[in-house]
Amino acid sequence: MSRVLRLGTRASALATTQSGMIADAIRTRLGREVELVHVTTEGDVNRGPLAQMGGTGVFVSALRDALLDGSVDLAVHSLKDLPTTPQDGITLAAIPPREDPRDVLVARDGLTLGELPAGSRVGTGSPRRAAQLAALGLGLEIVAIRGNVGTRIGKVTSGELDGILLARAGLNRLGRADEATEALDPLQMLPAPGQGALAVECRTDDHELVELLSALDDAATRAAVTCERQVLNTLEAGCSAPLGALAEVVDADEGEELWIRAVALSGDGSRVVRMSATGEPGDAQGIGARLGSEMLAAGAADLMEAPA
Ligand SMILES: NCc1[nH]cc(CCC(=O)O)c1CC(=O)O
Repeated sequence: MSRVLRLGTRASALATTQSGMIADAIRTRLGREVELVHVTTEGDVNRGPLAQMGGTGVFVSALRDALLDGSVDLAVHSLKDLPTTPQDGITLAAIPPREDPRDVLVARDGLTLGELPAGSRVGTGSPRRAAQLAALGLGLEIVAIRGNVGTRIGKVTSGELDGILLARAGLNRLGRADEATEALDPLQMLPAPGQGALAVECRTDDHELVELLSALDDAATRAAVTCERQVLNTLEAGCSAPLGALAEVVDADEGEELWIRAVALSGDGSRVVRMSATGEPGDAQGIGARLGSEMLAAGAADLMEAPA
């Protein structure tokens, strides 16, 4: 009889939901037994600013430690929280099909961004969202917040804030998609590299599991997020940089084509470098690297260092 796979997960509602989705896919599509094992991370215990703990990477490293010490066999991360530098001994075994990558507004009274009166208080903890929101010039007051999805939505329900921005994928997975009052067009708000995609990791030397999990991988999603993350990497930016990127693989006359749009901003959104590129999905990394270099040549790195 084959072993029961132990899937390490954080205890938050989003993490357990995402882990549960992958566990279900492993049971129904791969015919293997899986149990969830809770792992506590510094980012869950310490409520201080994430940037001071090394960014959202703190969520990832505790799960990776649990993989490496053998207490779990696989882990599921939000891909956008995963550092771009690979970790020794760990393999990104599957990137399943991506959810809707867009950001959404959850506002009082069903309002859209354009309907919020000037001076309205909109919460986000993301420098990327804050800079792009400021760049729209709507005269909104941007309020720094963090916390899990439920806590953030609660600030609108309670009247403390007029609205908040968050990832649609998280809302969808939690079954709360209908609380969004507007899905933001990527022309105005480019998502974080990897947003809406999940990453399934296991130990590199667990060859049986690497092979098994590969069946959950989606080639088009992997190409898109590889390209987006290569832009991030080339700009030497972290997950909290004011940088957005969105790639997609589309059908073209000559087979498939990958296109990507990216934006780097100063923290206050007053200065912007916005660029796009296309190419073959097989060259996802090269396309991202070239786009990143072009953005660097246009001054993107200096921009992102400018204070909010
Ligand atoms: N930064 C936290 C985080 N990491 C992944 C998601 C949403 C799910 C996803 O993007 O796949 C969220 C919440 C949010 O940004 O609103």
